[in-house]
Amino acid sequence: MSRSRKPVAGKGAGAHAGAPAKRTAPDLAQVRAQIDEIDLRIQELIGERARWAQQVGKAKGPLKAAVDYYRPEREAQVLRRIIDRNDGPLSDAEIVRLFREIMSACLAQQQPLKIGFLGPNGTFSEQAARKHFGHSAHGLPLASIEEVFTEVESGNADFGVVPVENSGQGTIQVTLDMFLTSKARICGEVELRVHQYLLSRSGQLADIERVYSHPQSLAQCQAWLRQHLPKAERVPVSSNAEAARRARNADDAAAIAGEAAGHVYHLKAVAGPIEDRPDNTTRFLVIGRELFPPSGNDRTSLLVFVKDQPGALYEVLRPFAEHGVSMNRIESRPSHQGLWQYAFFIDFEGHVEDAPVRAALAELERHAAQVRVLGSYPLAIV
Ligand SMILES: O=C(O)C(=O)C[C@]1(C(=O)O)C=C[C@@H](O)C=C1
Repeated sequence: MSRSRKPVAGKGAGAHAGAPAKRTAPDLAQVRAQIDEIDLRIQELIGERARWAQQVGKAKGPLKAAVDYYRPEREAQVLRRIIDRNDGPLSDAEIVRLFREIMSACLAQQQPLKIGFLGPNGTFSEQAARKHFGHSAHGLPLASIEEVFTEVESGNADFGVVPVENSGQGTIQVTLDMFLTSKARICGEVELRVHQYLLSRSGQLADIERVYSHPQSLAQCQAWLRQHLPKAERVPVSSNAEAARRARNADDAAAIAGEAAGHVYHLKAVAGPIEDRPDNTTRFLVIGRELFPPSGNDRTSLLVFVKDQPGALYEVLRPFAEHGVSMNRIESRPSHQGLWQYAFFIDFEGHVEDAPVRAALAELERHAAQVRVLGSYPLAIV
């Protein structure tokens, strides 16, 4: 499509050489006629794309379910190209959101993906799931992070979305610990800017004696709470949406949750955003049952059980340094395999199929008690 068809503001009728051009408002009917024509072309192209996506399905052979057609590495490549091409006026995040929805709809032609997340509806986990899989996927709100893992492992959910770390509060340990025993694999990551709101039935700060929220959200807003509600009791609950559900049933209580939870549970915003750090971001993992090929810009997560001997951690780190593999994160957790024994969760750049990563892993395996590749997956896209 030609890029020369951008709208230009009309010149005033009386404009003449030497005088500043007088701008008039564009004619509304004419602009709408242009938009109608463009919508027609977009619709034709979306239909054509959906028909080609059906052909992709046929090219992949007789597969059983949507989960077999889903290709996170291909989606990441498509979205990266879209960002490279984007010259506005829509932001990268907006244009990516639109194209994700198109891919979500194209994929759902086979059968929609079923995505488990920490429910009830209205949680940040649901927002992260929608951001990654779009609205044509079926959401499966579950009671706990543990249940997201078990539903994915059993096949009741095709994929799950679980929080793993917050920019201000650090690791969500229950998620890491699940990998010690679960067979789930990591096949993607999602970053979500998290904006917290104080929500209540009346919308009045003076009424609030109790504040419900997930412990992570209470921690993200502690300075605000100290300043504005120093006397209110803080009650940790299993999710922000559960907090909103409780606040709906009380006159003297509020919830800290996302705006979406306020809409779902018909609460008014007393204040917000109230997170202490304006760049508050949570990283989520997409979990599934298999590993996917490289997308060209990937991260790998490992779980390493070390031998209980001097220099064990050094031997874990050395292969990465020697093979030029850039490590992003290392975190130790009790291994649950013996008293004072630890497992290391390690994230680094690259895919297990990349040569330097393969070499580093081969060496690591010689020194560690056990190495488990949790997944190699595309880096989060906007
Ligand atoms: O390219 C594919 O493999 C497709 O199935 C098509 C498509 C798309 O709409 O672009 C849809 C689903 C996959 O997850 C990746 C991409």
